[in-house]
Amino acid sequence: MKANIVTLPGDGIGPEIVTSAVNILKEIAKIYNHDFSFEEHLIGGAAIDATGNPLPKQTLLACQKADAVLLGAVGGPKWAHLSNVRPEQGLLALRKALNLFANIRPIHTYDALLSLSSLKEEKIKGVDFIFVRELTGGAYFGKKTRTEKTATDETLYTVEEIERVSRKAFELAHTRRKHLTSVDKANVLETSRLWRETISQVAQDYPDVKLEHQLVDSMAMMLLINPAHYDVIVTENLFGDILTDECAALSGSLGLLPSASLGKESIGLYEPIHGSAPDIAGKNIANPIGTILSVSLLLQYSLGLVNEAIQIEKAVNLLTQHGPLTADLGGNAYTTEITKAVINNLHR
Ligand SMILES: NC(=O)C1=CN([C@@H]2O[C@H](COP(=O)(O)OP(=O)(O)OC[C@H]3O[C@@H](n4cnc5c(N)ncnc54)[C@H](O)[C@@H]3O)[C@@H](O)[C@H]2O)C=CC1
Ligand SMILES: CC(C)CC(=O)C(=O)O
Ligand SMILES: [Mg+2]
Repeated sequence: MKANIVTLPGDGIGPEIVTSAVNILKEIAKIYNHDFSFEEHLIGGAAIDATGNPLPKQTLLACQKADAVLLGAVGGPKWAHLSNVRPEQGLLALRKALNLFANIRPIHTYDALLSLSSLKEEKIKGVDFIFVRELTGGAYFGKKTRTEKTATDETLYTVEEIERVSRKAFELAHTRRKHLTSVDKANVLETSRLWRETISQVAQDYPDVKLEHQLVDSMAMMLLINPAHYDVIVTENLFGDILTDECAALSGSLGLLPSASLGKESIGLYEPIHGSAPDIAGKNIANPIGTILSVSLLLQYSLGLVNEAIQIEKAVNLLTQHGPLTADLGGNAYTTEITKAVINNLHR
């Protein structure tokens, strides 16, 4: 298969982990005889430094023409003082421009890494659920105001925005254990009341899926005390951002978790769920697994290459069993050593 993949390394550890994941894609292309081409573009702080704009026009045009986009991360202390233009705006603008309203974040535990979690092994063994986080609405995109003494971030959701992401979640649940948990704060927030009403309506089209509602505050606790209960979880942008980072406590490290941002078209944006990790950037010690697994999602969702996607998952699973591991997982391996080990495992 021929595919044009745009890479956006971004800032901090972004370039290191994207290089790793691209090497995995190149190996997959060799093994399965695919013709993948790669085109690198600027985003985030690196783009501000070069052009003054966190999402240059050239970057957006290239993404719009690509079969899929692979991103590292954006942001860092170097740009923290800027108030008018921030690296994170580049990523938000890209998600909005490509209309990627559903952010799929699979969470599962690895048997070989259970002891890394501070939670009891019997509670987290076999945990396997998927977050569907709404990605182009809510507080991140609402009107903002600022005076010296006040600040506001408007949270706005429309029925259409809630419906389309709910349908993605129901469809996913339909292919899995047919259990969907919708997370909101309907006891307080008007947007959450609309969310609950709308998803309950949509549920009528998916009678085989059991829908349950959970308030976000108690959900934050439930995810840690009974994670095995969940199958597919759908929630709004801000809640989903926070709750999925919490799930790193189940898997063992934030560095393990991938994501796929999807819309109605086949173009998808693939990125690890973590940020640019400025504290470890440039040291060749970042865990590239979240990005490597994002490439597995890219192969599955944007290119329909399911066997290749599974091959990467198996290679990662072998890595968790036999090592080497990066420091976040208790090892001392370099990022580049992980890349080599995953490439070796692709042939096993
Ligand atoms: N999608 C994106 O581009 C995102 C960007 N950010 C940006 O990243 C910057 C740093 O934010 P933080 O709150 O520190 O979050 P972060 O996710 O970058 O880092 C949190 C902690 O996890 C560790 N970590 C993260 N990824 C890792 C990996 N692959 N391997 C090993 N350790 C890893 C870091 O070293 C740090 O100790 C900020 O500028 C923030 O705005 C934050 C989240 C998402
Ligand atoms: C724009 C990003 C910095 C928001 C975020 O943390 C995320 O999408 O995970
Ligand atoms: Mg986040």
